Amino acid sequence: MDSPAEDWNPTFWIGHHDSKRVRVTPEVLEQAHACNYDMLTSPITTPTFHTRVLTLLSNYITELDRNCGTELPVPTIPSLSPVDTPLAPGDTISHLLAIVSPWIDLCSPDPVIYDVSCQVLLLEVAYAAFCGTGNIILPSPKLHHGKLHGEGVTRYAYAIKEALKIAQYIQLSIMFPMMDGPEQDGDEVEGSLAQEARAKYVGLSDGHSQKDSMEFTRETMRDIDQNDDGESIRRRKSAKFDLFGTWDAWNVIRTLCTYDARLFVALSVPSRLPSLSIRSRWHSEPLRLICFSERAFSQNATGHPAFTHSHQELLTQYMRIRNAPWILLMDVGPIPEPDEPESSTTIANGWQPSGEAAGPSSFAPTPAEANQIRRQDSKKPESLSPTAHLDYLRVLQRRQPPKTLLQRFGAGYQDYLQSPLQPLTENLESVTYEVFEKDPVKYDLYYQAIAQALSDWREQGKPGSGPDGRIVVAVVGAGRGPLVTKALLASESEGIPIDMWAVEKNPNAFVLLQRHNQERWSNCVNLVQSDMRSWKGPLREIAIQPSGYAGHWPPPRDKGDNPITSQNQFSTAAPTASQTSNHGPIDILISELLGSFADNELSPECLDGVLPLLNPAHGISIPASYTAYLTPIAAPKIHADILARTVTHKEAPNTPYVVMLQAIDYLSTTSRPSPSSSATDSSPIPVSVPNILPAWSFSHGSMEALPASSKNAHNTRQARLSFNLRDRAVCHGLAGYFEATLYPGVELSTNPLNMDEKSPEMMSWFPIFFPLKTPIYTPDASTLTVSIFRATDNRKVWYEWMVEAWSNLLGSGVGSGVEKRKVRLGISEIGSSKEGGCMM
Ligand SMILES: C[S@@+](CC[C@H](N)C(=O)[O-])C[C@H]1O[C@@H](n2cnc3c(N)ncnc32)[C@H](O)[C@@H]1O
Repeated sequence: MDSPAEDWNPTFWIGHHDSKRVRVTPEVLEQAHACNYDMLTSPITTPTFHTRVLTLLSNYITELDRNCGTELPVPTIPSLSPVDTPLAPGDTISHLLAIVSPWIDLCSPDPVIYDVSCQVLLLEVAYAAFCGTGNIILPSPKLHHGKLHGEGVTRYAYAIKEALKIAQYIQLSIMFPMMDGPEQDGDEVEGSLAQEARAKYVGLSDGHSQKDSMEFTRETMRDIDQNDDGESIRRRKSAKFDLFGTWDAWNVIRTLCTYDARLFVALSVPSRLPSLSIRSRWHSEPLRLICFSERAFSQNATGHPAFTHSHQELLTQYMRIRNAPWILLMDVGPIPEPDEPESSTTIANGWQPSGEAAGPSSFAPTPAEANQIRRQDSKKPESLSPTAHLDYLRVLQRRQPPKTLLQRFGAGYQDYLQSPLQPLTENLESVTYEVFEKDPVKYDLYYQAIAQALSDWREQGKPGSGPDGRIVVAVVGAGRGPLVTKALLASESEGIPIDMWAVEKNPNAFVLLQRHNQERWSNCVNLVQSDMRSWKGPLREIAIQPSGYAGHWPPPRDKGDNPITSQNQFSTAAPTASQTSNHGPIDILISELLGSFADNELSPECLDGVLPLLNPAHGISIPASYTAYLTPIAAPKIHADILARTVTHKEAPNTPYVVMLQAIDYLSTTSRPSPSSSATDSSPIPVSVPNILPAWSFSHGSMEALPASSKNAHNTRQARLSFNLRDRAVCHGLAGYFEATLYPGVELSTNPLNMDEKSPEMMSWFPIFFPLKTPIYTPDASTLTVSIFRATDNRKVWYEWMVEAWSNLLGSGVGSGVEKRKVRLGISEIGSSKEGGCMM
């Protein structure tokens, strides 16, 4: 937290992928390192192996034809021989990312193609693991087969599950384009097994094969490209795009692989970035690699490869993830030879202007863009460094914007699950208080609230309840005393004398309170070591102690204007025999017993025990009130972590965790004008913000003591909240925040919607996360209903929560017209923290 912003120097691990590469020799690897690449990809098998598999398959199909379609046992691919693979164990292996053959089709509806593809996968993964490779990259699942869409994803998942079993220590990263389009399936891969799929399996008429269907798609696309103007190409192409299609496929695969911690995404970034909603969805997923082909770059004014602002923002956002992904440069030109003069190769020709060259995944440029590209082409430098793309990324690495205070403070805590504190039943350690005290924002806000309360008290001419009409101020749960210091400062700055009390039940913290009283507070604070709920209130007798001043602020001073100190200024909860039970009221009661969900550290229950001591006519509680807020989120990494913990801790999914949420996606969002748009702006830029709704509130003021028979029922709460979702998603749980009014006009907030206005850079609280044992899937345009309860049995307090998913259907109503109908799609199990609830 103390390190200056400039100290942050991110490391980008950058790899080089060449789809034509056959093998990586030690010399090539050395040269790659010399160019500043960190790693290279290597195929696991050779073209010889590919040819062998194709021959085996074609012989098998011929045999099938000869047998008039009678099924024969699927051919077995023999084990690898030296000519089949360029990989071998050795020194270089740790610098390589092994690539599974892109020509297999693990989604194929044709059982023969699927079987052969699985065999290739398992052979390759087993051999790469044997050689000692740590990371394997798999081709993306093919989502389009003739008329079929997305049906092979479960087959793909099954194959991955098998692969994970045979390679226990290997991490698998699956290539995914950010969004789905029929042309993004790698159909272009030469010798793809997908082309051999038989017509009857891909929903085509006999006599057609998958190869024909691919040709048809390509031809159609070309026709559209040639006949239309740019805009309509874009519209017609984008109609085929499914923004969340590839994410959906990933979700199926990782769900069937039970969120295996060794399964990752290698995300390939297109030239035109999709909307923020899909970018933030991928941000929440376990990204091992982000992949940029040459198409992802545009050209700067001098014709060198560069990123658009959006690409730069995306990179910055993704590189701040706790375990930042590696970067893979794909087909941006070969690794230059050691003696190759830099100017001899022009490889970085930026954004390819059109048609096939622009590649299936990019939108075709509009005419205006095409003109711009032509202009840019004329600006291309004569020659580009063969490592121009890499050099550019290294420049971006050096120019990463500094981390915010919060990002620096939270470094290492992102998505790290902590059990909430139980300061009531457990005594906190000094380091924990020290962390609290590092947040100046919270204490400044408390200072403002206390100063305002004192000044209003005086202005309203209200009498103080202390000796000489002083205002009695008590900090309950004083810890090591930072709020006491703030109260004394406020009294001094407002020039309003106070009678100062501090109550703390932690005997260890109480030692420090006594020391501070002697060393910092001129022994002017009445210290009480007690549970606030059994405290009887400020003892009047203190005012007539021999020292004559204890508990008064500012303290009396000697002739030299030095504060007079005495040895013994703390009282105990129970009056001594010489004292009569003469307890006076408290005028201003200050507490900070708030948890990440406001009331989860039992602030309401503790204050119930002490608020009856508040001046019944004018008493003030700081805080005056607080409200808990909720929103549903996707948090796959956190879910995976909780699943892993469940093995040894069965209550793990029933625990609300304190966590600095980072790799998450807000599922319900709305638009509001950007804070950067001015008030006079006629069309302010809308930004997307999460829907975060209030669950319940607590308000505190003077109150009667509760009857002994009270079962704490007045502190139960419940809420039922509805959230509309635009995009399909998986809900892994609920993110919880809070807002508190310390005193009218002084608020603190952890709610992302307003924390920057109310309490900017406050770090005292991370959000809370209520997990769902089984995540719940919701299609596009659905609704999530959250039910949550604050429950109690007079011994402890706990929460119970559940989520229901609804689809919003349009159906014809009974009378006339169309009416909206909600159909329940699913319901989560009830989460309950009763077992580990907060003891009162
Ligand atoms: C969140 S800490 C705040 C400490 C301090 N006010 C600060 O801001 O650094 C809450 C403190 O309240 C104390 N506390 C909690 N419940 C209490 C109770 N019932 N009676 C007295 N102290 C209590 C805890 O021991 C802890 O020191």
